[in-house]
Amino acid sequence: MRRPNVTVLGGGSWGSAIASIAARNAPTLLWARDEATVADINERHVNSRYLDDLPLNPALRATNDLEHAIATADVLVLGVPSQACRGVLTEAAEHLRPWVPIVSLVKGLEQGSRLRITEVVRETLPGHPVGVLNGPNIAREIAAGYAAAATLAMPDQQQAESLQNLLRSTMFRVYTSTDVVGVEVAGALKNIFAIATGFGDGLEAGDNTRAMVITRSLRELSRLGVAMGGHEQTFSGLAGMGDLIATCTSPHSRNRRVGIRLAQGKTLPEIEAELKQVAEGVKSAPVVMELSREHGVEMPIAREVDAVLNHGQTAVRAYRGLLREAPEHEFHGDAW
Ligand SMILES: NC(=O)C1=CN([C@@H]2O[C@H](COP(=O)(O)OP(=O)(O)OC[C@H]3O[C@@H](n4cnc5c(N)ncnc54)[C@H](OP(=O)(O)O)[C@@H]3O)[C@@H](O)[C@H]2O)C=CC1
Ligand SMILES: O=C(CO)COP(=O)(O)O
Repeated sequence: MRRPNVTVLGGGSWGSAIASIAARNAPTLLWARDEATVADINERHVNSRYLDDLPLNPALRATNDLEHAIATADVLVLGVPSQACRGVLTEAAEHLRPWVPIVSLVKGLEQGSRLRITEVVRETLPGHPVGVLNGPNIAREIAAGYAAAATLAMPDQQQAESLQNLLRSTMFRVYTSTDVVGVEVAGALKNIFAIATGFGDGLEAGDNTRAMVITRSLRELSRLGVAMGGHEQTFSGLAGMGDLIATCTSPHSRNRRVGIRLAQGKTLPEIEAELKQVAEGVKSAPVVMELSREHGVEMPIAREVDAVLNHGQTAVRAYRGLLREAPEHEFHGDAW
């Protein structure tokens, strides 16, 4: 039987790392808008702009031609930042064959519509099965071949199992789930809490503070996730607790770095200019505050992150504000 053609949209760190894995299992084409990235991948088998000299699978091909990349796809993997998804998918729509399954790698929410990215896919490419792959997955570690795992959630378990085989390797374990909402919400929310953890680390608050923020963030993330329709157990899995641990502790996390630099007194434009990569939590924070109001879920930690990002609050005052709030029962109640 012919192996399915995989197309990955997005020539950044995560699109490249996943495309490199997929290229072991099936013919894989990466679409990137940047010509130098395409040449780098085709000629040198690296993506030096995003992953330095980490070797990519030589079987991986890259192209600038979106129409060709879409028209040849049997499976489409979406790896551009959240706010770019609608534009890219709208351009892709007329070229995609019917019923081609789509897997989102994106950990963000769309501003304005407040939609999850699989919902954006359903609006722009109606009729296609769509799911999400999330987990503790720092791209450069996976590209370097360190062991890691993620959860692939599709509405249909059988389809999750067939796609699982395309996106895994011996070092990258892909578990399956049918909880698309839970896996997707967890991936988007953890970035905001990584920024909060970064505040603490930037203020040199210590290990106990970091553990407190991560643990209480998990509760906050789970409460909104369940209110939005996710399953409680998903949030203690790879996409929830797993990714919170990785992102809130990794020196490679861009979201955590945003928090650290804000706490050190840098402005957001300065930090974004220095980062040159996406930190999804920045764009998702105001959306999460709107969702928390819509679903009636108190989110004190996310609220302070949004206040620092968008309302002139400082990281120090954010922490002081949080510490003034009286703790309640650990597992009941709305406090953080
Ligand atoms: N990096 C990681 O460790 C992980 C990231 N993710 C998620 O994956 C998604 C992609 O992130 P990541 O790969 O890290 O991002 P990067 O910042 O590494 O790269 C972003 C990529 O998207 C491209 N891009 C940006 N805007 C557009 C657009 N309008 N049209 C087409 N291409 C565009 C950029 O192109 P150009 O170079 O031309 O600017 C670049 O190739 C995010 O949602 C992220 O949260 C998930 C798991 C791990
Ligand atoms: O999603 C990630 C790890 O799982 C990457 O996190 P950052 O976007 O903060 O670098």
